Amino acid sequence: MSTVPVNVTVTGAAGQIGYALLFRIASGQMLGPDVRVRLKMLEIPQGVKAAEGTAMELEDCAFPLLAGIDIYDDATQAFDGVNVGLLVGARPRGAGMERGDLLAANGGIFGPQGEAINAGAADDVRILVVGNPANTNALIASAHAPDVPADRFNAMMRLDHNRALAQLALRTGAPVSEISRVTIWGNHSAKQHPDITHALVGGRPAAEVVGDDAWVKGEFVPTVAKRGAAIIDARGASSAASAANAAISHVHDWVLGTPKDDWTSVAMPSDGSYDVPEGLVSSFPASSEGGRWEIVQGLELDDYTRAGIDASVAELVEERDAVKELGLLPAVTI
Ligand SMILES: NC(=O)c1ccc[n+]([C@@H]2O[C@H](COP(=O)([O-])OP(=O)(O)OC[C@H]3O[C@@H](n4cnc5c(N)ncnc54)[C@H](O)[C@@H]3O)[C@@H](O)[C@H]2O)c1
Ligand SMILES: O=C(O)C[C@H](O)C(=O)O
Repeated sequence: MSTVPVNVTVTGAAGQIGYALLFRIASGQMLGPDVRVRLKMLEIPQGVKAAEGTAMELEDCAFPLLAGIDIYDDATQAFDGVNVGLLVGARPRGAGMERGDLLAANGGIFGPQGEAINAGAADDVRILVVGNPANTNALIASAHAPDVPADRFNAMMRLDHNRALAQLALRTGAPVSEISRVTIWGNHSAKQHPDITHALVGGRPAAEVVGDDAWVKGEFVPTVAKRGAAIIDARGASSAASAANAAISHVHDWVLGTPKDDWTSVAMPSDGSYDVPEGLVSSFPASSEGGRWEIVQGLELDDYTRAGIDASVAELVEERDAVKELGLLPAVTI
């Protein structure tokens, strides 16, 4: 078992995702069964009492790996010494809203948190932004943390990735474990581009196993892209347990690696791959080794996929320009 605990900061700790996330982190599901964790929970002042209640429950689990719990309403303290930061705290959308409608409401949270990360984070810090609109919030946070390498800021696409796996499994009857190489491109929004052109089902090309291009374009893509809204409609609240599950898997794979011969989907600052403008936090197929993501290179893009990526990236450009207009990005940012 590790002697020095890993500092894990979770913002929005008293929210519904926070409640589904903290227990899994403390039990070792995120960083492994031998790694001790110290939880640093950040809330707004009105959320602190509920966070204290969650902390009591965490204590009552007597997790062997849980080295301590601190609760803050101050970002500088919460991010001091942070190794892994999960930026969840933000308003969720309601019925009839798009995630981009949250730009003005939530964007202002991520600049000060980026500054706090810049001021106090550990050298190996890794930040996953979950709060929506996640990609542009990650861009804002990173732009306010000039001393932290930009590739340490990710936005979460793993939920979309898992939704795509699940829909493909339901359609083909294959277990999820036999499906690989699915990709979500672009933005975590209804304009994301779920892509199975390189996916395999039981070792065979997924498109061949499905054998129905109309289903892919007319059912699969919109079902995955609009799943968040469908959950809100059905549950009356946005996804929580599946979002927390995706966050656990994202950080697990970032730190401990992805399985050989497969990849996942990660929103990270573009290095220009696949002609996505440099610096935009866009989703790519990615694998991890040695604690670093590498974008999977050399995939051929057919016209449909290229158009899907371009539409999603155009939306990211619009979001970036909107937050610039709102004064939420420093002037030097892309
Ligand atoms: N990227 C994804 O795939 C994905 C999936 C699901 C939800 N989300 C997003 O995650 C966010 C949280 O969702 P939720 O359902 O947990 O919401 P929630 O309303 O249940 O909880 C949000 C919590 O954040 C806290 N908070 C607000 N501002 C804060 C700040 N500045 N610092 C610290 N805490 C703050 C609130 O007090 C609240 O307790 C939403 O923006 C939602 O849209 C993203
Ligand atoms: O859709 C939402 O607003 C919540 C979340 O981003 C999701 O994908 O479930």
